[in-house]
Amino acid sequence: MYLKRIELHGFKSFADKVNVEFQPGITGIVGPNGCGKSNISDAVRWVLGEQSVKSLRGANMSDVIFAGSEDRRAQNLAEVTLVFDNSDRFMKYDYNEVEITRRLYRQNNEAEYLINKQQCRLKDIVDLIMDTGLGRDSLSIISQGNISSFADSKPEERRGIFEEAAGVSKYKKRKLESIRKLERTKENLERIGDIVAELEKQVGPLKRQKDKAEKYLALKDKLTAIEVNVLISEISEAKKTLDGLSKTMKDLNEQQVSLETDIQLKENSNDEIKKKMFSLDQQVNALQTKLLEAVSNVSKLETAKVEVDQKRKHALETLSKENLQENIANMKAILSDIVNEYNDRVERLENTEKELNEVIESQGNRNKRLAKLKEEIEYLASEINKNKSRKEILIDAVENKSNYHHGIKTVLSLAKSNKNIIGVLGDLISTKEGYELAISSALAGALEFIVTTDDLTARETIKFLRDNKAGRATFLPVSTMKPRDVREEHLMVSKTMEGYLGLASDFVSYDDKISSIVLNQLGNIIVAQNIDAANEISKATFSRYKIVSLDGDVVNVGGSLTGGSFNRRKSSLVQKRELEEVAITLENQEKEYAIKRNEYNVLDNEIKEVSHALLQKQMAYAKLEVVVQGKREELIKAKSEYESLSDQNIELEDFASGKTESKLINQLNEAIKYRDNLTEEIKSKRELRMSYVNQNEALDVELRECRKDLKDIQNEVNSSAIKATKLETMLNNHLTRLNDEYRMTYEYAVEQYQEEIDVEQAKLEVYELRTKITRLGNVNVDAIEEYKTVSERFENMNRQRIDLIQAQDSILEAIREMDEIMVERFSNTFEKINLEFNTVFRSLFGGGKAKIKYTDPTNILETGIDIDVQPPGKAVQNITLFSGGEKALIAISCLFAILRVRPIPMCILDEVEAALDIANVERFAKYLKEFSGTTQFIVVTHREGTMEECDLLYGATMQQKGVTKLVSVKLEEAIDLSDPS
Ligand SMILES: Nc1ncnc2c1ncn2[C@@H]1O[C@H](COP(=O)(O)OP(=O)(O)OP(=O)(O)O)[C@@H](O)[C@H]1O
Repeated sequence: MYLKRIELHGFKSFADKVNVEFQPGITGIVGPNGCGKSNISDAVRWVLGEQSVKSLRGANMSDVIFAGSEDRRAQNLAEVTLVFDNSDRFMKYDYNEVEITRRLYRQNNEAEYLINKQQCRLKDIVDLIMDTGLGRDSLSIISQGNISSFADSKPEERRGIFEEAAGVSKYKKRKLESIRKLERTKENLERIGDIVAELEKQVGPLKRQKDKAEKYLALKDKLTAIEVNVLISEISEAKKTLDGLSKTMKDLNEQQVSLETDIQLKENSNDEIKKKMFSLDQQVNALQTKLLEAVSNVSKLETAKVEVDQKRKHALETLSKENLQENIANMKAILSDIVNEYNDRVERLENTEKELNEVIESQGNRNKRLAKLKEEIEYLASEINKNKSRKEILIDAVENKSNYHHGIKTVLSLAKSNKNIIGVLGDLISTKEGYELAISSALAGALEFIVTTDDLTARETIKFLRDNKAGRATFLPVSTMKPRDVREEHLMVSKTMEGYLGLASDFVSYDDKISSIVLNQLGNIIVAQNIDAANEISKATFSRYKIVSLDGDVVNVGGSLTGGSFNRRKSSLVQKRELEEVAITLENQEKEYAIKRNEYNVLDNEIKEVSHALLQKQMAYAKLEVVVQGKREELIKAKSEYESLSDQNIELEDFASGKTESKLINQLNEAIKYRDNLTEEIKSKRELRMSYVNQNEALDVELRECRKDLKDIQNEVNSSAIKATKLETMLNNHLTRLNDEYRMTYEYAVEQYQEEIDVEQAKLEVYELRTKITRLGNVNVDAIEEYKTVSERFENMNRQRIDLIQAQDSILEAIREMDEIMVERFSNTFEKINLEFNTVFRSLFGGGKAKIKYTDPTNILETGIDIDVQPPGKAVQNITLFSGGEKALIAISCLFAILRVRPIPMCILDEVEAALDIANVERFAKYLKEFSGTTQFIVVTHREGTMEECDLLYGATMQQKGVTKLVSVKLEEAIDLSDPS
């Protein structure tokens, strides 16, 4: 077996894909420092499974991926493939060629492993090379660092190479696995041991509980069989009795219902009779009252007849018809006079009352009007007061200029003696009504600017103000200010727009001499109806003019908007207008006040006069009322006298004709007949009532008998019901017991358990069984199942424990066997290497002695390896005491000795001979040549002596900066490459 080819791509400095062919013998790789030679041995180590980033000279595994150079971008994938010739089947793999590949992706740091292009695990690669001598601790890749660390390392650390040479690594690995397995087994054993002990503790008590439960269940079964039979027999007996009772009760109920119906009917008839009797009693009472009246009427009529007889006699003897007629005529005349008088007074009283009401109503109206006038006068007085104060304030502001700034006031006082100071602009113009806010906004601060005839006056006044610290003011000299206007085309456009009212200067009047000032301040300002119209006009005129609305809102030049509530009191124009308005209002109010006051006084006098007249009318009415009352009484008296005289006349006529007497006799006869009829009726009703009394008594006797029968039946029903309830309770209890205690229905119990039994005997047995069950005490029926589960688990665990003990014994046995093999192999190999070491040493050093020895011969499995050598002419010394070059040569001797004992198919030596002098390099190279028959050497070197012995030479270069390239070179080229100087 030998390494046939390495394919590198993206690995360290091998940015481009590089295939390096090898052949048996020695292949040298040469080149200047840093050109990527050692990256080849790193690549081989990497593919063979190296996991230590440090061994690969990096900080992270991704450091093996080409990181980029000046002209090349970094790679994302590193891939290296080793192709082995395996035609001798040295590797346990049935192919002539074995390709082992490793890849690493930068993006996710994911690795891939392949054998002959098939994906596999890292472990598969490690297993494949384990027995080939290419493993981790083998001598397949040796660097200069390895050589010096071999020489300088502790004896225990040196052991690894010897173990690899002795082939005990795999046993060591297996032993480690066995020890781990043993530990796991011990842990399991301990765990299972605990469980078994615990289960063992439970099994004993559970068995006792189980036995008791089984005994209990046997007794319970027996008890069930007997007691269920007792219950069945009692239930069926109770059912039979209940059926009989139910039939009896049904019959009794029918009788009861019929009796109750009978009683009900009789009671109804009784009530009916009583009602009739009551009604008869009432009728008789009423008839008796009528009878009493009839009797008394008869008696009255009889008395009247006697009286009439006497009166007739007397009248016929005493009264004369002529006298009576005369008296009646006189009385009629008097009565007529009185009626006339009375009617006259009543009419007068009514007229007076009407007049009185009219006066009262008109007086009421006057009072209402007076109260209203009073209210209006008071209101007007308060309004006049308010307006007077407001007028005073406005006069103070407008005429005394109290709101003006200090500076303006000063200038105005100067104006008195300087005719060139014309005045404040606001005072010099008067605004059309309704435009005050618009003009105030248009002028804004300019309202208080001082108008002068010329700029000299303005400048002198400013100087005066400054010198006297008398405030500030702005001046508008007539001589210098120029009128401003709105351009013709803009004016035409504006006029066509809705809401356009005119130019601000159109709405003020002023003296001609200040026209230049007014046109300067207002000539180019447009007035619009409202802010919306102002905004539209501003847009149409490209925002070149200030536009004010009647409310004082402003669209400024440029289109910005100013607006909101306006402080009316601050504007002198508004105040001026307000002063005018207040003065007019005040004048009107004072006029109205005077008119109303006058009206009030007139009305007040009128009311006083009418009140007097009213009082007199009321007195007259009261007097008339008394007169009418007297006349009314007089009239009533005369009327009654007249009627009495008329009655006497009629009576006299009736007596004379006998009409009165015969009328009375008729009445008396009618009354007697009526009285007798009543007496008859009362008698017949009394007889009827008597017959009802008899019927009622007979019914009462029958009812008493019926009720007695009903009570007897009810008693019988009750006692049967009590019996049935008791039986039902017993039946229910038994059924419940069957259900609760034995989990069965009555029907099921009959089907499964019923037998002929002696109930009394059975009850005795039940008692005995219950006593036995009670004696058992607490019984855990679940214990039977629990015991089964726990004992099965116990058996199971115990079996597992025994199996584990056996497994532990066999692992221990295997470890012991492995130890024996390792000791044997290690000591055999050690002895062989020891012999070879001496031989190789002598030939490389030209004489002397060398040996390796155990540091602990009693523990071959762990002993360290020490090296003692005696170069020619020197004393025996430990390897650590020699010079660098000597140490390297001793280590190389040992290395060759190992190779002689255990040849390996391939070995990469990375500058191992760097520290040797030329003579020693030559000896080293010769020795290498000797071995190259059995081992393929790939040698990274700078040394000419080594190069000379190589069969094939590769030169590593970096023609492109940072990217390694390999080319086959001749010896001379190789020497040049290694030492370009
Ligand atoms: N991941 C990487 N990407 C690119 N270049 C890398 C990467 N890792 C290492 N190198 C380059 O590899 C070079 C080192 O290579 P190497 O150690 O094999 O050189 P050498 O020829 O053995 O030198 P010497 O003779 O001094 O031992 C350095 O130039 C380093 O920059």
